Amino acid sequence: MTIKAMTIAGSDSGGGAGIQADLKTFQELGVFGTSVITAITAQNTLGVTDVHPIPVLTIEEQFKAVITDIGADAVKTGMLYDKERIEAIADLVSRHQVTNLIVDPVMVTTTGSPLLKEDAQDTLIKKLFPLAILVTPNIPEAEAILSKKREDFDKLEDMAKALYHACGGVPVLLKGGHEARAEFMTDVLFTGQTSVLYTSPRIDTTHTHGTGCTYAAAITAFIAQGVKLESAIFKAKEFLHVAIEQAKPVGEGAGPVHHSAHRESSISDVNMEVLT
Ligand SMILES: Nc1ncnc2c1ncn2[C@@H]1O[C@H](COP(=O)(O)OP(=O)(O)O)[C@@H](O)[C@H]1O
Ligand SMILES: Cc1ncc(COP(=O)(O)O)c(N)n1
Repeated sequence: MTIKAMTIAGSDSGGGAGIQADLKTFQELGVFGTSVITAITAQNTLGVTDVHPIPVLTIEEQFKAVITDIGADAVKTGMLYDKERIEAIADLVSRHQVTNLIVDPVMVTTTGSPLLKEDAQDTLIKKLFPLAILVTPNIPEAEAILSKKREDFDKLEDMAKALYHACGGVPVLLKGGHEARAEFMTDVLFTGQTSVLYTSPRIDTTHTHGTGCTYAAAITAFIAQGVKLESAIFKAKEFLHVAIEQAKPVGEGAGPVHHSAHRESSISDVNMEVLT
């Protein structure tokens, strides 16, 4: 049986993030990847120079074409651009009973370009989050969702718990890649019952373009294969860690992670700790 995963996201012409990162990740992890493109960005390792949103009707037709013929064992969302597109996608996902939805609430690129209109955040939280099995914000996205700062919380675990409630009681994976000066990078999963910490050593690099997309796509691929959420995140972080470690020089700015790095490297530096 062929396992299939779908990404609903924006295109990154530079090939490091968005649809391109998702499809590379699906392929690397042995899952057949399909895509619904929400917007086309003119982008490279230095930044975004143009964004062209795809008409809602074309988004709907892409989704229907895939789901009615090929199907999807899991679906992830990335850049959704605005309110209108989020509403259309939420409607499609619920009408077609997508059960394994992972939402990466992409708001701004690493280089600082906005990928989501400011007035769309509320729709994302109210309409799309409730349909997900996991939401994966980084710290700036978590701050925007909570209208609070990282400093308002003692521990990252406390911020993840607050996020769980702000996201309507959906499991959240709060990614700690933006923690200043940390020697180890910790992400926290809060499921409503348990907190799980995923820790890996910080790699000294600026080539982290596409980390969030690659991480969520890898989680989606493992979920599509039937791996449980806690382990899917662990395996995805292992995949991502070597991809960051072995990023190749591409472009003049923040280079992309190396999606096929796991083929040569099986060394795992990732640690998982379940808190009760
Ligand atoms: N320099 C780094 N070294 C090791 N892991 C990193 C590094 N930068 C990011 N990561 C990992 O990449 C993942 C995504 O991180 P983060 O930067 O928080 O999200 P986003 O890519 O969405 O901004 C996290 O698991 C984080 O630990
Ligand atoms: C089309 C698209 N989607 C998502 C991202 C976020 O990726 P990153 O935060 O790694 O720049 C991006 N840069 N472009």
